[in-house]
Amino acid sequence: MPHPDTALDADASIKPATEIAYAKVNVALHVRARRGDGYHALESLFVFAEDGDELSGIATDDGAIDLMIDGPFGGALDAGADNLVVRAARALQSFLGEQRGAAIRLTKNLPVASGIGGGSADAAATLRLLVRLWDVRIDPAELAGLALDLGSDVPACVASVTQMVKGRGEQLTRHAVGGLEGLPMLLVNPDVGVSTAQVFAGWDRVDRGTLDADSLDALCADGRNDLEAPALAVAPVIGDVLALLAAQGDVLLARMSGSGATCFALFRSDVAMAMAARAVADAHGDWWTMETRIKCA
Ligand SMILES: C[C@@](CO)(OP(=O)(O)O)[C@H](O)COP(=O)(O)OP(=O)(O)OC[C@H]1O[C@@H](n2ccc(N)nc2=O)[C@H](O)[C@@H]1O
Ligand SMILES: Nc1ncnc2c1ncn2[C@@H]1O[C@H](COP(=O)(O)OP(=O)(O)O)[C@@H](O)[C@H]1O
Repeated sequence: MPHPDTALDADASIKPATEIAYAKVNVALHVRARRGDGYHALESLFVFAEDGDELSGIATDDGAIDLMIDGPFGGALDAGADNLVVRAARALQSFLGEQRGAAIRLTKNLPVASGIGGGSADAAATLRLLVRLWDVRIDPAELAGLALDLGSDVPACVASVTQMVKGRGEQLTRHAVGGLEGLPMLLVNPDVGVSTAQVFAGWDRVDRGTLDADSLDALCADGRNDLEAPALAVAPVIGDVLALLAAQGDVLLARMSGSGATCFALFRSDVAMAMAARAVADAHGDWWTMETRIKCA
């Protein structure tokens, strides 16, 4: 089965389509209740990094979904039927009754199971990629339903813009916060993967109140990540990451994203971010870092 590269070798006129699977960051994540279906009702401000995993692909005629994976975290993933790229492609194919397939390359730049939605972003980017490659139209509400079946974070990742997210992850509202978009953002993962289900299960079921996302000040001063405590119980090293980030110069906010273990810090300037990244690398050469910026719409 052809991969994008081999197909390109065969016919230089075939140019793969590309999509970035932007890393998701929960600037604040308030857990409000445990629902009867086992999921939790959330209030969260989602932002996206300008960077992430990379997808490229071509349409094929045989109906097969052929995935190959490379990149720094590619070795941690299987390219079989359980991969969220393959699951998203199959779900779209079956929804549309599409006869064509695709050969897709995933360059995995984001750590796996790390609270920045790498798998969710890959699934959403696959949907965007295939809608373009197959040149099909799909009603946005139907696309959102299909995305939610793939994971709670996937609907938000389809648009990959700053959003207020409620419910399990399906209630989305575009939400501008003055001064937030464009800010330098450093992501740090202490080389541990944590299970989202395990972290949610450790939540103490105390509702600590609603999220005020009207301003950057409110998000920094009153926003929380209610999953920090249960994630710390699973991976205490998260506390070291947060302490190191909070101690850096010109830092506006240091917090954990999602269910962890990746933490983020927002900085007043690129220089401050670069100095913080250097300090993290000097202290912990084995920790993963990404210097990026909050994506504008
Ligand atoms: C915590 C968040 C915050 O953005 O991000 P990540 O840490 O995954 O990045 C998300 O809510 C994660 O969404 P996602 O990773 O898509 O989770 P899913 O696959 O739908 O669910 C995995 C498991 O997490 C728990 N879960 C997920 C979402 C939710 N609102 N309540 C839950 O209790 C459930 O135990 C579920 O079985
Ligand atoms: N393409 C993919 N990228 C990342 N994880 C994937 C992918 N496909 C399946 N998974 C599985 O999905 C789970 C959640 O991964 P991920 O989305 O990276 O977590 P998180 O949302 O916490 O960052 C992991 O256990 C991983 O094995």
